[in-house]
Amino acid sequence: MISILDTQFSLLNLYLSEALPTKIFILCDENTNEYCLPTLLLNMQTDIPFEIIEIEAGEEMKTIETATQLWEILADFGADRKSLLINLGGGVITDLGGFVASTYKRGIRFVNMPTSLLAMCDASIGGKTGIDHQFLKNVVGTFAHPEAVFVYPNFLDSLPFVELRSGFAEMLKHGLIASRSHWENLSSLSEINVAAVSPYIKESMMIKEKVVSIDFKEENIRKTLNFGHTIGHAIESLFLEQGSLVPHGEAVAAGMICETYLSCLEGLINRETRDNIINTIRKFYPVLNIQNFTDEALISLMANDKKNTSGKINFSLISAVGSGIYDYQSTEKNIIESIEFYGSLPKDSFY
Ligand SMILES: NC(=O)c1ccc[n+]([C@@H]2O[C@H](COP(=O)([O-])OP(=O)(O)OC[C@H]3O[C@@H](n4cnc5c(N)ncnc54)[C@H](O)[C@@H]3O)[C@@H](O)[C@H]2O)c1
Ligand SMILES: O=C(O)C(=O)C[C@@H](O)[C@H](O)[C@H](O)COP(=O)(O)O
Ligand SMILES: [Zn+2]
Repeated sequence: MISILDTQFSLLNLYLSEALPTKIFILCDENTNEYCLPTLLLNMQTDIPFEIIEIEAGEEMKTIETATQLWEILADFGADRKSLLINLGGGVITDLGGFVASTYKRGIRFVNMPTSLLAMCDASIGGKTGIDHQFLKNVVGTFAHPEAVFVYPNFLDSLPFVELRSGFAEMLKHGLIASRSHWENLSSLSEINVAAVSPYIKESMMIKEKVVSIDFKEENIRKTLNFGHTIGHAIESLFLEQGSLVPHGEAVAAGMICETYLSCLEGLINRETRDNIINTIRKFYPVLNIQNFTDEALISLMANDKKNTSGKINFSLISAVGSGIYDYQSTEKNIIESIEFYGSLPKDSFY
């Protein structure tokens, strides 16, 4: 698997000329169809026949129902084992498209062309594919590498600010678990915009790729990439359930505040480090209103986290800025205190 900045689409074209799929299917959502597909079609040079598949945008589409429709479309349009799926979109498209490709006819090839910051830095890389079920995030899925990830950074020009900010949270996470200098570079930005974040995309891609290359199936160090997600996914699930969606990265930002606080409660980091991290995250992110969510509801969702073993919640926490740890079991008292700390912060969110 390669993931590479492809500013001229030359690497995609080279790939297509060598892979020689029988047919190409381009999966996009309504926004990437409007803003990204025209650029791809203008630059893609191939005689191989292709079909475009468009779905509605949003996390609600990452379901078995959509996957079923996509399997049916692939079959109706004659996709065979040598066909190629190009996932053109954010993390919803790369997760869903990767899942559909990796299961259709026991697996066809797919490549990711991420169009959101989050997908460029995180979701398109590493081969975790999946769908949500009963509001549980990514509870059904596969580990399946795309053949390649082609990153065309100019796609970010049309990305709404809230989505850019969502992707930035995963970049902050990469700094917190693996690179103090990456964290410091990102924390020192005065605002999130395309020009400001672009120089740091490559570093985030490399951190993610390096971790995944050591532990593809998440048996050990890959769990560090899940920092902020045990509580973050529970929060995201409850927003999803009540029908007021919060972008994945915003939920992860909230989860990272809770799990930073928890790291301190567990004596893994000192208060100065805790406050530095939390203040930095709060500089960029509004505090989500989680008042309606009970501790019981959140903990019950965490009980389904994929990192858990033998009925115990295994957290991925930090032991310093730039150092992630995993398989950490906390007490229910400390988990609740961390969530309540977050709940007590002044609310400035519109969610
Ligand atoms: N597999 C992984 O390793 C991994 C990692 C992180 C997140 N994820 C998953 O990724 C998903 C979140 O990804 P996301 O934040 O990209 O969400 P998304 O795919 O829903 O994209 C966010 C929004 O931006 C729009 N969009 C995307 N690119 C655009 C562009 N260039 N111009 C205009 N609009 C554009 C989309 O249509 C959508 O409305 C979640 O489901 C999360 O669980 C997976
Ligand atoms: O690639 C990984 O591993 C990650 O944990 C990256 C996360 O940012 C991402 O949200 C991932 O989809 C979460 O995986 P899950 O196994 O907790 O569903
Ligand atoms: Zn994530």
